[in-house]
Amino acid sequence: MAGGFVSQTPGVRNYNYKLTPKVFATCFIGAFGGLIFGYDLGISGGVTQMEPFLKEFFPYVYKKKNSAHENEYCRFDSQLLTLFTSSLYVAALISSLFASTITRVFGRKWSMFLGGLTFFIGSAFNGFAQNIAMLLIGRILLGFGVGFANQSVPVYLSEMAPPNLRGAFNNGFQVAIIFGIVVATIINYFTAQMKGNIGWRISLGLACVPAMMIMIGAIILPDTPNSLIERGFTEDAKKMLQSIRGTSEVDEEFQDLIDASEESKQVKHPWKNILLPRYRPQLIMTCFIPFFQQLTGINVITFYAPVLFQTLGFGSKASLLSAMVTGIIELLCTFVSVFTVDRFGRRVLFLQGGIQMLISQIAIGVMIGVKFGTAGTGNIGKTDANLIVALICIYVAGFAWSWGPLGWLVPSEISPLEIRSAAQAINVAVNMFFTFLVAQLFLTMLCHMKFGLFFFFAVFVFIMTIFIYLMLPETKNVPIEEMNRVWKAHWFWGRFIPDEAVGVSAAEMQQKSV
Ligand SMILES: OC[C@H]1O[C@](O)(CO)[C@@H](O)[C@@H]1O
Repeated sequence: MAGGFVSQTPGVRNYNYKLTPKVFATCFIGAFGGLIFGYDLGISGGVTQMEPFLKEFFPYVYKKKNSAHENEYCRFDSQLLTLFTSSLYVAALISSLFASTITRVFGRKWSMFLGGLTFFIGSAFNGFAQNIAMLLIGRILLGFGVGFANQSVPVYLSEMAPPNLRGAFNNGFQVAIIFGIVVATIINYFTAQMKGNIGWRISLGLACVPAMMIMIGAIILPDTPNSLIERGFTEDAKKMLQSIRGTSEVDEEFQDLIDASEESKQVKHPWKNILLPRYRPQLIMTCFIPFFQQLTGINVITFYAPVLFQTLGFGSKASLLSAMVTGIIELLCTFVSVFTVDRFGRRVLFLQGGIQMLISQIAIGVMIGVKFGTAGTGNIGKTDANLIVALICIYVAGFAWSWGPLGWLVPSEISPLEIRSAAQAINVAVNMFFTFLVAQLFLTMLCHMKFGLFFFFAVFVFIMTIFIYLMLPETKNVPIEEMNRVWKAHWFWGRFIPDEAVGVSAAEMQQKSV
């Protein structure tokens, strides 16, 4: 009843394709888009711990950090400092809304290019920052870049990939994000040991490297067949499809793309369309999936792992090192998703990962609660601290093969062409909004909710796991343009999808879903 159709997912097609080097190369370069986002996610937490950086721009925080404090939970609480981290996500949120038009009208690749360019300029502002204004302008430009890349790259990957391997290809985006985070953490580990202002300047300035990679990549990349058809280049689209699929026999897939595009032309306003009842499943999913992804609490670890580890009594070097370890585990475990998502499907990973995160979060909350109590005083022994780090790794692993990559994959694959760019914009905007909120509020929440913070996120993980169980049908192996059939066959969403949207009788669909 819950939509777990594994062997008989409606809409599954078997198009002709070979795995061509071209499709690998394009998706590999495309995934660079994730690097700029990841680099930024990973670099900010470490930089805001560097004393020369704090002294230069946030002297008040610097003083507070080094003064005596009785309550470990509140040691780093500063709105101003978190604003530095989180301002980028507000800019990304705004730009993802504009990016959707550019992605649709000019194609996916130019959106990526623009993302790389603004990110590049932002990294220069930050690396050479002389005052707080330069720092903030830099952050905003970086944010614009992230918004453009996050809007266009997942769509690009999903459209280029052969439908049967779409999950694996799309997960390349999250792999690139985590890779960016890990590289940034390693860079911070070394630059933190440098004297004077040079360390943080290198950390922030090096963001220009992933920016250049995506800019060059975007120039070389071809556009997707779907986007070429959408913009009227039908012949080019067919040639492109033949070349990425490695066969001239692409008629069936091509015809499905053409049909989908024809249908989408009748609807002029993706933003208005997505509000129509027949797109209700996509609207709800593109709002809830990114919301839930952030409410797993993952960014508490991404941004503040070093802070969290210091709170647990680790020295600052040991804290950065532990953050590096969790990052590497996250990277390795994201590959688990790459290799299993198209075989086991999205639901299995979501459900298993959710349960794993839930159990580890509760265990972390209990352990910290027992050790620090509500007063936030006390010391944690070495064995216990190591046990908490191990639990954090188990939690991160669960996220890495579930909500991390699937948070990008599912929203980018469930929407038909006529609403795709708007849906992806909503996905990015909601993701950025809650990334912002968690980044902004975490330290204050830790200060006030104490160890209860872990239970707070655990409640959300519980709710999201039930949500997936009941509301998300399996989408593996279903061509994007055939997705309506999956919704039509779902016990709840079926009622929103008109029969003509799937070209089969309702009775037939009902039969399939039983
Ligand atoms: O650490 C994992 C990272 O992945 C994301 O959830 C994006 O998918 C980020 O918000 C987070 O920082």
